[in-house]
Order: sequence, then structure tokens, then C-alpha cells
Amino acid sequence: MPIGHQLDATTRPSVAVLGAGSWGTALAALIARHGHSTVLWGRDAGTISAIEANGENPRYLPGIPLPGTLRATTALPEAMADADLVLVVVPSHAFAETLRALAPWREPGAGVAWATKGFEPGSGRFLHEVAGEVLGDDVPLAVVTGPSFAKEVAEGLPTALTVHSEDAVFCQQVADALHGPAFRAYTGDDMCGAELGGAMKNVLAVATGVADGMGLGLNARAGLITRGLNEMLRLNIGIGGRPETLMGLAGLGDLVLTCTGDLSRNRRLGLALGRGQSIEDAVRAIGQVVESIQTADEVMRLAQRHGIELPIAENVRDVLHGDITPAEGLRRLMARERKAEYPQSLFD
Ligand SMILES: NC(=O)C1=CN([C@@H]2O[C@H](COP(=O)(O)OP(=O)(O)OC[C@H]3O[C@@H](n4cnc5c(N)ncnc54)[C@H](O)[C@@H]3O)[C@@H](O)[C@H]2O)C=CC1
Ligand SMILES: O=C(CO)COP(=O)(O)O
Repeated sequence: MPIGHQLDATTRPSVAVLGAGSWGTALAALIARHGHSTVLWGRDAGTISAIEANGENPRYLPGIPLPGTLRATTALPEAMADADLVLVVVPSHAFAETLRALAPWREPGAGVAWATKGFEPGSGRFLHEVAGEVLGDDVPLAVVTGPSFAKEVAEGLPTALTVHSEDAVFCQQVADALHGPAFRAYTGDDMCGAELGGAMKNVLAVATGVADGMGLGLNARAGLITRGLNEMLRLNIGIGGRPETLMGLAGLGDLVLTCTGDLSRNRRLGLALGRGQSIEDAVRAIGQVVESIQTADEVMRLAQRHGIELPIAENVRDVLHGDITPAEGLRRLMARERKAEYPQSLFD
């Protein structure tokens, strides 16, 4: 278990946020508003100079003013200099390369947290496994997850999420930076469960989006959310996570948000597929990262390794691959054998 570095409670840690898309920008703005010295790093020079010049991220959060104290740069060493806390907010496909890039510039003792949702594409590793391997065992690590649309956080609307870490001191440091008048940050120490919930809800948001796009009604949506939660819980227990993690913000909370809120890109992908659009056209129209496309494969590989059946996630994967139509997915789900809702207790 990593050893947390001691913090002076009277000082506010300086924060480097890596990834200037919608979520990285919203989190950097939140932390800067809380009085932390905050630098946002992004690879796109146009976006970074617009943030510096106009206090706005025109591509990802148009029309939302960012705090004047927030600095932005394309130079990673500059962003990392003096950072006590690093928050990585790039898509999952860029997670490992971003960690490798930041590692040489990390200040001694600085912990690394991430708000990325998903697995390492290809290997299917959990992001905390990737971080442990790239950064080593003595770097404090934490995951930030929960129901939180970037636009609403950037607008200062009330939000609650959760920070999980095996390092209690670092966990508190990350939660302190996020917690504020319009933002509640809870804490926990189940990184596996927290990461699984954040990744899996994206796949289930596609399922409810497809159902809504096909006009299947509100009963179908509620049924999918509930049976989807059940799939999350069963897989989580299979991997040794704790059930209560997924009954909270990292699971149920984020599942409800993304399965019902049209700000969700994963739900919008499902809506488009359910209305008969192609995946290519839908992804182009959304114009931002849609994590479920890779996560569906990794969730199914993980489930197969643990011998766990996930009918909804499996159908989402097959629809995303173009192997079946949404109508065929519906037929498959409705034709499944009848059974007890809970053949065995989840909580034994
Ligand atoms: N937007 C949201 O409301 C929330 C997003 N998340 C998660 O945060 C992560 C990031 O998502 P968003 O910011 O929403 O995506 P986005 O699509 O808004 O922005 C992605 C950003 O990543 C950058 N990027 C892509 N590849 C890169 C690379 N190889 N190196 C460096 N930067 C790279 C892009 O330039 C862009 O700035 C995802 O895992 C997402 O699931 C989590 C909670 C809320
Ligand atoms: O993770 C999110 C909200 O918690 C954002 O969901 P989408 O990636 O589907 O937009």
C-alpha cells in the first residue's frame, strides 16, 4: 500500500489538471474557484490559447466563463512544475501514454488522481493497475468518479461525486480540492469497484439510449437500468469489489445520470443507433469521446474471464460492432429464459 505524504493542512496544494476536454476544463475551473493554484494542460494549442486569451474553452464548454486565476499551457513540464497534486482527465485510450509523459516531471511526493472512465484498451487492465505499473508503488493514487456532467459542474450547479484511494491522506487531499459550496466530494477505498462502476455505466447508457431511440417506452428504460445495475453488481462481486460501492455515486448514481440525461454522449450514441443511424455518423455528430465503444469490449472480456453472464452489455457490444441490429438485440433480450430475479443473494 502506498504511503501518503504528509500535508500541511493550512496550505492549499497546487494542482495540475492534464487534459483540456470538457471534463478536464470543468474540474480545473472548479479547483481554481476553490482557491488552488491550478494549471490546465492540453495538447491542442488553439484550445489552450483561447482559454488563456478569453477565459473560455470554445470547443468543449462554449459560453461558460472560466475563472481568471486558471492558467493553461501546452507545455507539460510547465504544468507539472510545483504541482502537489496531478489530476489526469484524458480519455482512457490516452491514459497510459499521459502517465508515461508526466512521470519524469512529477514533483517528489505529488500524488496522481484521475477522472478518466474506462479500462486500458486492448489489455483491459483497470486504470489503477496501469498507474501502479507506470508510476510505481510509492506514488499515492486515487480515482475520481460519480454522476457529473462537465457542463453542469462548469456552470456551478450542485454535484456530488466520490474519490477512492488506498491512501487515506491522498484521498482526503483530492476530496478537499474538489469539495466546495456547490460540490460534495465523498471518499472511499474501493478503487476496483469505483472504476468498474464508472466504466460500465457508459455501456449501459448505450442500452437505454438504444431503447429510447427505438421508442420502446419508459418501462423498458427502467427495466434496463435495474437489470443493468444487477449486471454491474454481479461483475463487481466477481472481481472482488464491494457491493455498496456500486449502490452509491460510482454505480447507481452515475448509471441513473447517464441512462436518463441527454447530456450523456454514450446515451446519445445509443439514441442515434436506436433511430437507425450508423455508428460512424453518430460519433461524428457527437464530436467528443464516447468511451463505451472500447469499454464494451473490455467489460465483456472481463466478464468472460470471471465466467459471468452480462446479457445487456453483450448485446450492446454486438450492436456497437454492427454484428446485430438494435431490433435483434431487443429480440435476444426478450427471448431469454425466465428465471428468478435473484437466483442467489448478492450480499452473502
Ligand atoms: N465530460 C464529462 O461530463 C465527463 C467525462 N468523464 C471522463 O473523462 C474522460 C475525458 O473525457 P472528456 O473530457 O469528457 O472528453 P472530451 O472529448 O471532451 O475531451 C477529450 C480531451 O482529451 C484530449 N486528448 C485526446 N487524446 C489525447 C492524447 N493522446 N493526449 C492528450 N490529450 C488527449 C483531447 O484533445 C480533448 O482535449 C473520459 O474518460 C470521460 O469518460 C468523466 C466524468 C464526466
Ligand atoms: O461520465 C459522465 C457523467 O458522469 C459523462 O457521461 P458521457 O461520457 O456519457 O457523456
